[in-house]
Amino acid sequence: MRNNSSIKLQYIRNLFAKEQEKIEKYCTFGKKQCIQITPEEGKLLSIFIKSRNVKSIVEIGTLYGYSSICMARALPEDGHIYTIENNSQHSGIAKENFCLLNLNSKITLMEGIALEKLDELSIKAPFDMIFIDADKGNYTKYLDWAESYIKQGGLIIADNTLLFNTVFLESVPKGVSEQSWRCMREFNQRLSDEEKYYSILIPTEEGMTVSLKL
Ligand SMILES: C[S@@+](CC[C@H](N)C(=O)[O-])C[C@H]1O[C@@H](n2cnc3c(N)ncnc32)[C@H](O)[C@@H]1O
Repeated sequence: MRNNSSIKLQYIRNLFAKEQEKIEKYCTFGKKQCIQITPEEGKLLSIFIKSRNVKSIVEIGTLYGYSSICMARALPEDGHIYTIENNSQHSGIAKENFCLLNLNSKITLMEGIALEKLDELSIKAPFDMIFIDADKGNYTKYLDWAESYIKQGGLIIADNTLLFNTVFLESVPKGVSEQSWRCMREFNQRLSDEEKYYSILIPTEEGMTVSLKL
């Protein structure tokens, strides 16, 4: 089964996500980095950006810069990403990657705690898109911010919204933070409000919720 699924992924990558697979090599530094998005997800974000004419993006959770790089490449020349990271080791590597790929003019890396940096970014709002990929227990707070500062018709996209395949269970399983579990359920519930959003939770391995703000 596992073999089959890796052959399936390789088939998809070879046909549709070659560029994103190449970029991935810059962002691993020889170590397997399992917490960043996959090349297919990088391509999916690129398609959303191109099809909605997205020009301004806020990203929460940079890590080594992989998703930022995928998104920056999909943006037009005058597009820009503000990406937030609070781990200085991660942001150091991301900075090198942005330099290596000549993306400094398109990406601003903001080092610090997401909620504080979002506050600073409010002055530049509204933004076309937010990509949330950081601490799960704060997703609803990030959504509060997005509700005010993402423009109408803009995109709110979040990774890991299946919370290790637990979010749909009736109660929080052992080993999962109750606060994160409750937060993720509330996050998805809020985005399912059809008066305010047009949304889907894509059943990727980790789950990716995609919402158009109405
Ligand atoms: C899943 S990784 C991001 C992966 C990245 N988006 C990608 O796909 O290439 C999550 C990152 O968020 C950072 N992070 C977690 N909580 C944060 C917070 N409150 N403020 C800023 N960064 C945070 C972590 O240090 C980690 O590097």
